[in-house]
Amino acid sequence: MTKNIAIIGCGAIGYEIAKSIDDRNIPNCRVCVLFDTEREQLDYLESDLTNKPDAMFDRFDDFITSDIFSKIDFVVEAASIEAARRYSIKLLQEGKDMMIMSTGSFSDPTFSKEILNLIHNGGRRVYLPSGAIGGADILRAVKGYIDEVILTTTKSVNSIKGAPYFLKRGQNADSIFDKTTIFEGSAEEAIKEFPSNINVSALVSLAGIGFQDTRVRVVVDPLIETNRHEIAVKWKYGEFYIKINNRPSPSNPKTSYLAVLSAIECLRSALVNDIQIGS
Ligand SMILES: NC(=O)C1=CN([C@@H]2O[C@H](COP(=O)(O)OP(=O)(O)OC[C@H]3O[C@@H](n4cnc5c(N)ncnc54)[C@H](O)[C@@H]3O)[C@@H](O)[C@H]2O)C=CC1
Ligand SMILES: O=C([O-])CC(=O)C(=O)O
Repeated sequence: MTKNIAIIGCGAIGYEIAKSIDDRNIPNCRVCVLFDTEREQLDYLESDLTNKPDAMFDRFDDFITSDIFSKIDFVVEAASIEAARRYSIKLLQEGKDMMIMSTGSFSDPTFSKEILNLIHNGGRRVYLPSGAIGGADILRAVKGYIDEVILTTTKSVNSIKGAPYFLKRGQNADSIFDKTTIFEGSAEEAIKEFPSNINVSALVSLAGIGFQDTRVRVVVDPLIETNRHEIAVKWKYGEFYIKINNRPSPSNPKTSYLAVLSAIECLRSALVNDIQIGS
């Protein structure tokens, strides 16, 4: 049966997911609703789709009180941590399954607990893509034996500027001329300082030893052209190190193109009954 998809956030990731559905690269579904607080984002994406959505909204309340809302089977969040926290619980309570791209939203324990409750007791399904990294399979398998997890994320000035870290300190990322480690702390703290840059630390935390114990370093390198994520793990029966160098997506330098492709594959595997490869 064809599933009706609503996409929240029509930026770099939401756009590509919608295009992929439109091009029939993800079977068993159609784009039914687009929701973005920015009207231009909606219009731009809609104009590029061959199969037009049934409705578009720029206010959440209009979406959830519309007639079309009851037809939605699955919601893709690709907007922001704030959006994920604000909308997801209501959507799950209303019986929608979800894929959440802004995984940093789970660093709030109250939000996390409520989502787990809706999964365990409400029968809902929630999918968190690997996004811009890999290695979640290993972390999940060894999680009971981990001594240390360190994520080092290195980004260019362009892909990190505007983060609350800089605004709070009255600093400008453009004034960094040498490779500099600007942050060391827990994943929980990292997400507060860099909410649009370090969702990957949430996935590492959720797959492994949690937001308080996962250590994060953020490095700004004015010469780097990629978003680089290095995951170093020591555990009782071994250790592993994964280095991922991602080119940014064309429309958003903060977002690696791998995150776009990971979202598409996660949605495909959520909707298609297929062999499950990897843990
Ligand atoms: N899990 C991962 O590995 C990764 C996660 N992300 C996260 O995925 C999300 C989407 O990323 P991109 O598409 O690159 O961002 P983007 O900035 O290109 O697009 C976001 C879109 O969401 C809209 N939006 C923002 N707040 C909204 C709200 N409250 N309600 C409705 N629409 C809203 C914006 O107007 C924009 O069109 C971001 O939170 C980003 O940090 C990005 C890369 C990797
Ligand atoms: O796309 C990336 O490289 C990582 C990113 O923005 C995030 O984790 O929020």
